[in-house]
Amino acid sequence: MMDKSKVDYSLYLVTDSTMLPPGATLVSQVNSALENGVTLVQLREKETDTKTFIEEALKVQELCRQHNVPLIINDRVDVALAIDADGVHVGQDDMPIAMVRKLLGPDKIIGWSVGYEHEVQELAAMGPQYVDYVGLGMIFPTETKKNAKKSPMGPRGVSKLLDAMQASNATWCRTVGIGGLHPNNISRVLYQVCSEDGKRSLDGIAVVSDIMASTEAGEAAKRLRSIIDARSYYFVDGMDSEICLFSWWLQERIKSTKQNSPLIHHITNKVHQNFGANVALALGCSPIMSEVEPEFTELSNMPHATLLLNTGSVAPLETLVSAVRAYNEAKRPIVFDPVGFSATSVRLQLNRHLLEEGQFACIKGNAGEILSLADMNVGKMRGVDSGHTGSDISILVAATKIVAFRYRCVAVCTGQVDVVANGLNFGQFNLSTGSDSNPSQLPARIVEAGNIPVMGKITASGCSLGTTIACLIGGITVEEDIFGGVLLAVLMYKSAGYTASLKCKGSGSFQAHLIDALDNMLTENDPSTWFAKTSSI
Ligand SMILES: Cc1nc(C(=O)O)sc1CCOP(=O)(O)O
Ligand SMILES: C=C1C=NC(C(F)(F)F)=NC1=N
Ligand SMILES: [Mg+2]
Repeated sequence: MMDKSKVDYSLYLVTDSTMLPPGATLVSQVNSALENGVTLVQLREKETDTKTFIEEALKVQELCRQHNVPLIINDRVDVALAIDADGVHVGQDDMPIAMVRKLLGPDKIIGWSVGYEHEVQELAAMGPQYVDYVGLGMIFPTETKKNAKKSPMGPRGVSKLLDAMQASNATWCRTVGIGGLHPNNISRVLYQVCSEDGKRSLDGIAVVSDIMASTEAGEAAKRLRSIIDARSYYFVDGMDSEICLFSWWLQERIKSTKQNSPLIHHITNKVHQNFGANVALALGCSPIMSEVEPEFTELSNMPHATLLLNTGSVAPLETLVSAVRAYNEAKRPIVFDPVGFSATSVRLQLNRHLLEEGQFACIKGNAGEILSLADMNVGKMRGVDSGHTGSDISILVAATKIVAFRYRCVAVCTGQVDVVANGLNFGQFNLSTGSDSNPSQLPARIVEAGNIPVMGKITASGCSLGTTIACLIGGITVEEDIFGGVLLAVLMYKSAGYTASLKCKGSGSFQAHLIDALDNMLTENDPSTWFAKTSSI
């Protein structure tokens, strides 16, 4: 008798005979998949007559038995009973869960499709005797599910459903993500999806077309298996972030920036472009401003290329998305500056969509933007300058840590005191058990250099911190320390701002002095002379 508590949900194949490639059969695809690491199978045949369905089910059941993998039947409780399958998966419009449990008895597996928080409440209300696992989806757009009523929820949407499961104590219930899952997004989903308390992540992922439509189903399964077993997302740091506070470490990083002269690809607003280019040049880097989509792949594969994506730009969403994909594919870091994050609903949609589309090394914003990203923003944001200087530092620290945690990045909240939080989790993820920490436990530092009022009076001052961050993380090999690179950039930029504010005659000459200061700091490379100080928080 199968032990329900021992089921491995990590790689869940859901079948579909309508997409088989020439020469393949349902049985051949399932067999190849079982031989290459699939741990659970669901027979989901929406258009098959019952007689054929049962014939297929018996064949698939035999294959599953040989590999000691449970077989779940989608929707057809009668067929599941007829062949004594290991369980049933039902959707929201199928037979009610209580009836399914009554028919199947306590030892069979029952799976339920869940896409909304109210469905999680229903699940929790039923208690642990009913639903054993839920399929959370759809995560990304998919052609496989006909007339899908749900819209893609993205990794953030899945994390919110895990939050709802934690909040309602549905901790017995296992979870798999489903919908548009493929090798180019699975490690990102497993890396990003986590409940905010850090206690639970997906138990596995479910795929249909990646295997069923594949001409090499075994290879497809093997590839998915290795991605899941890697337990890491591919480009973030593996170093202890404290090391980056030693002067010699800072000097080494600046030396490598000068040597590597990274390509800093700006997709940014018109106001920032000129100043950003000059800041990049002052930092020994080579700026390029391009919204020409056909060149993104080439640019992202140039040595040390780094993308600065500032959504004050007017480029269409698809252009921004293809830039994010290009740099994620090339395993090169992206600095994301969600300008005016929720100032208008258009910007909010655009920024939220970008956050679902890719992985960012660093997300930088002012207090208003960071508070919005952390869902802590009270009231509407004003324009891009909304500084919320009134928010006391502990609130800003909490918000910055939440953003770092949710998006698994280094989050920077700029202001009189800058906050830098490290949510990278060393690029690691666990199945089922969540993250090694919750937001409040993330390493974070503040950077201050006294008050620099003139900094807020020039435009693109915040944007050009984005450029500085891109320069300093572009210069290091990303296996080193993204958090350290970001912290170094914030230290340099705030110090340069302070120096410039002492020398300038007003906001006009401030910009020139700021660039002078960065230029000199790079040349002298003596962190002991920098004004800005950092402390952990
Ligand atoms: C069967 C199914 N259920 C979904 C849900 O959102 O509940 S999405 C889906 C189809 C997933 O197919 P593919 O892996 O080919 O994208
Ligand atoms: C509609 C579905 C949603 N989720 C799942 C699974 F991933 F297996 F849980 N299977 C389905 N058939
Ligand atoms: Mg900004």
